[in-house]
Amino acid sequence: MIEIVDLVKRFGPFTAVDGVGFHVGRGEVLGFLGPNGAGKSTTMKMAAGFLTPTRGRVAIAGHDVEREPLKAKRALGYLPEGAPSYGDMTPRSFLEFLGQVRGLDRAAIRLGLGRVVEQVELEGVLDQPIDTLSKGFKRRVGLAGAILHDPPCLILDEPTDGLDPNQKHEVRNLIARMAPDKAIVVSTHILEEVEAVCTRAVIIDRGRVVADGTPAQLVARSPLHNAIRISLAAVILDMPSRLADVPGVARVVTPDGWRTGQDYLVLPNGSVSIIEGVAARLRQIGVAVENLSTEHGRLDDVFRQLTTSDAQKVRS
Ligand SMILES: Nc1ncnc2c1ncn2[C@@H]1O[C@H](COP(=O)(O)OP(=O)(O)OP(=O)(O)O)[C@@H](O)[C@H]1O
Repeated sequence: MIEIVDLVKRFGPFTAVDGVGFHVGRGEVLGFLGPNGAGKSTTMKMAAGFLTPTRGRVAIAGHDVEREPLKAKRALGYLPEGAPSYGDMTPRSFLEFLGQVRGLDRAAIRLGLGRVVEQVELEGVLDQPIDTLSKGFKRRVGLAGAILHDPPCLILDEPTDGLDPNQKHEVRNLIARMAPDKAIVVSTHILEEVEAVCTRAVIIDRGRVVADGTPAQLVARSPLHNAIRISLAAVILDMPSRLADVPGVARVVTPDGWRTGQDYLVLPNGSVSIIEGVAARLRQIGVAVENLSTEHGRLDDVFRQLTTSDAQKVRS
């Protein structure tokens, strides 16, 4: 439904997006992740037809964004970063205006308005100037605008940015409710968002795709994936050497803040499962174990491993 092929955007000598590509099918919610300045918004703007790419192409529901812009935009709901709207309008007048500029007739606007007001729960504020609404409601107005024409494809640029935890939760629930019959791209730098609503994640860094997979596949790339945490009942200082030859064990360490000689982290070679071998060795040694558990790793670790901070970013 959303097809992005080899997108490049240069601003003068600076390459903001450098060959980004991915496809999103119906029922998929793709988390588009990257640190600040990675090129997420620039990619989203090109995907939505608001910015012309230097190279590459985008198709929305089979329509090329440059060659068939109206057909492509009819199939797309786009929530730009910050959900801009007209502050002196009310949600009702703003949504009616959006319906008119999109060429919907009166009946379709009335129908669409009724549907989205219910979907994003705007009833209570429908006739209050947008400027006087909370951030959460402003974002809901933006979302309502994006889905007013019930498009099969959605591109949402940081839909929960700046919202409080309850508001974030509500927006994520709304995305999850719409997900089964739409193709959705959610750009974000909030990792919990990905695990909460996305079926797939693409990570970009400095304009390039550095990972593409399900949240579980990405978490499996964490250096801590399948590591074993051991807490011993008493101090045994030579555990690293006693565990070193267990098949699949790469290193045995005691991270900062853990109890020396009692708490160990056993790191596997290439994420292989080592729990059985480690447990067997502990039984063989005959030590009393307080706790033995497998670490799954976190998306956070993978993100930090694959992306660079703002300070390191100098591109040409
Ligand atoms: N019109 C422009 N002219 C020059 N540089 C630009 C322009 N638009 C964006 N950039 C640069 O391109 C890079 C990518 O910007 P973009 O807004 O796409 O990043 P982002 O991943 O969305 O970041 P954030 O999470 O902060 O919104 C940034 O370094 C930005 O300064």
